[in-house]
Amino acid sequence: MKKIEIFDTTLRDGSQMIGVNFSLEDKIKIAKKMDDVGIDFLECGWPSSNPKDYQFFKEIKNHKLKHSKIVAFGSTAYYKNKIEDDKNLNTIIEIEPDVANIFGKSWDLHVTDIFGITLEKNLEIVYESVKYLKEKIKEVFFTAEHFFDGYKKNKGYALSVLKEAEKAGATRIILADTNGGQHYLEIRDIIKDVKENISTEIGVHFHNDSGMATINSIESILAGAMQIHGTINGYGERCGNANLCEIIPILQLKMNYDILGDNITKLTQLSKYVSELSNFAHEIRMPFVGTNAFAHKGGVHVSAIMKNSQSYEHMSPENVGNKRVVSISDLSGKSNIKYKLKEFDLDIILDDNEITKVIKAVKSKVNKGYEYEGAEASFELLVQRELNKKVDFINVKSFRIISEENYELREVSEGTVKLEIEGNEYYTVAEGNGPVDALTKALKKALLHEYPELEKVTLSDYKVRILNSEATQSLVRVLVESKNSETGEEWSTVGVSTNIIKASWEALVDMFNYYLYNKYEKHKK
Ligand SMILES: CC(=O)SCCNC(=O)CCNC(=O)[C@H](O)C(C)(C)COP(=O)(O)OP(=O)(O)OC[C@H]1O[C@@H](n2cnc3c(N)ncnc32)[C@H](O)[C@@H]1OP(=O)(O)O
Ligand SMILES: CC(=O)C(=O)O
Repeated sequence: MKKIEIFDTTLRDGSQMIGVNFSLEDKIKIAKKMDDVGIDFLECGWPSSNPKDYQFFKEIKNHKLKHSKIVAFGSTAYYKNKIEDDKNLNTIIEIEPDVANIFGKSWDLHVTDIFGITLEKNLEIVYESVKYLKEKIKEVFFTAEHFFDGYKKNKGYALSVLKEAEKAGATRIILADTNGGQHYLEIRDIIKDVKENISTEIGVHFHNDSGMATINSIESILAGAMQIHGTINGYGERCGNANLCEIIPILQLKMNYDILGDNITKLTQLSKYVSELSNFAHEIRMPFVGTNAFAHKGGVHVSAIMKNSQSYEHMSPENVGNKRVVSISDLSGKSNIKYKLKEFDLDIILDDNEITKVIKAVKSKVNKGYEYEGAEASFELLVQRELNKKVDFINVKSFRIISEENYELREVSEGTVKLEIEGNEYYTVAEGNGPVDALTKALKKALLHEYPELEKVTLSDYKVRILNSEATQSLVRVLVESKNSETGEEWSTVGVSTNIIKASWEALVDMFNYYLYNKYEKHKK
C-alpha cells in the first residue's frame, strides 16, 4: 500500500489559534514528543516572523530527533522585493531546516485584490521563490494557498501556479483549503484533474470551517494525495485544522495504512500533552482520544459491554492508548456498580440486595449533587457505609470559622473544631490563610494526637463547582485531592452543600477518613 506522509503543523498553523501561545521550551518539548510518536514532518514556525520561531530552529539542532524532519514555513517572496533580497526566503535558508514549505497565491482574486499585481507576475514570483530555495535546500514544498477556491473560480490559472512550482523543482505540492469551505463531494474530481496536470507528489491542507476537514483529507488520500497536513487536536486558525488525532486512527485502524505502527498507542497521550501545553482543557468528546470516546453512562450500555465490549464500542480504546470509562450517576444500573467495584480494585463482593442498596444510596447522593467520577475514595466510603463497615473515624461535634480581613495587615482565618476520635474529645483551633486552610489545620491538629502518621497527608488540589445558579444560595460541589507525601499515593473526596465551607469540610473529613480506613480496615479479614 502507498506510503502516506503525516505533516504536523501544530507548532505553526496550530499556534495561529487564538488562545495558543507556545513558549520556546513548549515548542521544543512538543517537537520531541512528536518525534517520539513518529510524525514524519514537523512544521515548527515561520522563522522570519518573530524571534521565538527563529530561535526555535537554532535550538532544535541541539536535540537529536529519531524520525521527524523539521520544516520551516514562509511565503513566496514579497511582491515588491527582489527575490535575492527577500528576508523571509533568506532567513529560511539561513536556519538550514530539513525542509522548507512556502505558500503562494493560486486564486486569481488574491493576486489581483490582495497583491494588486498581474497574474503573470505572480507566476514568476512562485517560480523564482521555489527555485531560489531549491538551490540551497534539498526538500522544498510549495503550498498553494486557497487552491480549491482558486480552482473553482479560475481552474486554468490555479493549475498553472502548480505547474510553475513543479517546474522550479518543488518536491511536494500542497493543495490548501485555506478558508475551510470545501465540500468533500468535489474532492476526488479536483485531485484527479490535478494529478493529470502535474506529476509531483501531492499533499493536502484542510481547515475545518465546514466541519469537513477530516473527510476531505481521507477523500484526498483515496484520490491519490500522499501527504496529509493537520494538527494535534485540530488546533488552528479560526475553526482549526484537520485533526490528526482523527485522521491517523481512521487511516491506520480502519483503512489499513501503516502510519505510526505500534506508536499509534501513544496518540492519546500526545493529544493530552499538546492540550496541556496549549493551556486548553482536553476536549472530552474528541473521537478516539477524548476521555468520553469510550465512556459509558447508561446502565444498559454498561451491562452489555461487560459481556462483550464490541456491543457499544467501535474499536478497542487501547489501540490508541485510550481507556474505557464507566460513570456512576442516576442513569446507572447494577452493572455500573459492579464495574466500578472491579475497576477500583475493591475486594467487595456484593449480593443482589446489597447492590440494590448501594445503587439506591448512589442515586440519592447524585440527586443531591454528588459526583463520583473524580472522587473515587468517596465512592468507596459510600459503599462501605452502606455495608455498615467502619469508615468513619472522626465523630464531628462542631466546627466554626472566623475570617478577618484586615486591609492594612493581612487576611487571616481561624478554624475551631470539636471532635471525638477513638473515644477522646478534642477541641482545637488553628490559623490559616483562608477558611479551608484553617479548618484543615485544626482538624489535622486534633487527629495527630491519635494518628501521628497523618502528618504526611496533604491537600494537593481543591476545586469548587457551582451546581445551580441561584446566586449566593447556589449548591456547590467541592472536590479535594489529597496526597501521601511519603508514598505519593493520591485519592479524591467530594462534599456538597449550599454552604461552601460545609461542602469543603465534608470533603476534608473524608480525606482523612479514607486514609485511616485504607490503612486500618480495608484489608482486615
Ligand atoms: C494561510 C496562512 O495561514 S499563511 C500564514 C499566516 N501566518 C501569519 O500571518 C503569522 C505570521 N505573520 C507575521 O508575523 C507577519 O504577518 C509577517 C511578518 C509575515 C508580515 O508582517 P508585515 O510585513 O507587517 O505585513 P502584514 O502582516 O501587515 O501583512 C501581510 C503581508 O504579507 C503579504 N502576503 C500575503 N501572502 C503572501 C504570500 N504568499 N507571499 C508573499 N507575501 C504575502 C500581504 O500581501 C501583506 O503585504 P501588503 O499588505 O503589503 O500587501
Ligand atoms: C498555508 C496555510 O496555512 C493555508 O493555506 O491554510
